[in-house]
Amino acid sequence: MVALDVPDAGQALALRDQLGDTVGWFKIGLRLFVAEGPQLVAAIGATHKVFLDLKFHDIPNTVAEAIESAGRLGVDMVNVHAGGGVEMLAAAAKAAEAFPDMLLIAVTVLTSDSMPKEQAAVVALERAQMARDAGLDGVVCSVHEAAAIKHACGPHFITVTPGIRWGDQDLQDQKRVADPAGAIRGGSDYLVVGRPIIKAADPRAAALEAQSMMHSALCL
Ligand SMILES: O=C(O)c1cc(=O)[nH]c(=O)n1[C@@H]1O[C@H](COP(=O)(O)O)[C@@H](O)[C@H]1O
Repeated sequence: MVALDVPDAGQALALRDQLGDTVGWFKIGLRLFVAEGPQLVAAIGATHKVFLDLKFHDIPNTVAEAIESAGRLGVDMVNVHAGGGVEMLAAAAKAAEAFPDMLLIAVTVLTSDSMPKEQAAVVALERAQMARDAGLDGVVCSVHEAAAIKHACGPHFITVTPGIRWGDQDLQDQKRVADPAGAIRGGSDYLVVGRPIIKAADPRAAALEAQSMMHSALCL
């Protein structure tokens, strides 16, 4: 999944066209959605799967209604923040039942959080179990927590992992990171990559490089 963290539709669509079939999914997050809204979701959704990453975190009723709106947009995946608690997660899951093709995912501990790794592992696992019990399809977590979450929550419980960096790339604000091969070996179902691709001199070449590292891990 490539995070389209760009300011406007022009840049988003140019990246979409340049990356083409090197990626299956695009993630539309706060910056782009606030700027361009549902029209851009429809444009990206015409060619690729869309993960709407707005990390809803509010009272249960408000989040349930936002999930309904996301479902009506026709996105393929949407997320909430597990920090909103079990009642919020359950309300979100109930609202998502009306949209069986849309995956509902909970953010556990942000990959930028400065919490020690051992503590992040415990909190992320607890939140993943809470999300599974509430009826969600999976979680966003770092690669470091993915295997334990799969083990505890079952092989069909989805792990989406941002914080992907390789070679000598700058970590920027990310703390718990791994490279694409490590993510595959760690049990990640979907890798989220933003700046290493969208800010690369040649985004298509960077996407292909990430892909080849994923494939080499799959072949081992
Ligand atoms: O929910 C997310 O997508 C997310 C959760 C998380 O814990 N960490 C995280 O980085 N993300 C998102 O994943 C993307 C990572 O971007 P890069 O750090 O540029 O690769 C950004 O769009 C973040 O908003």
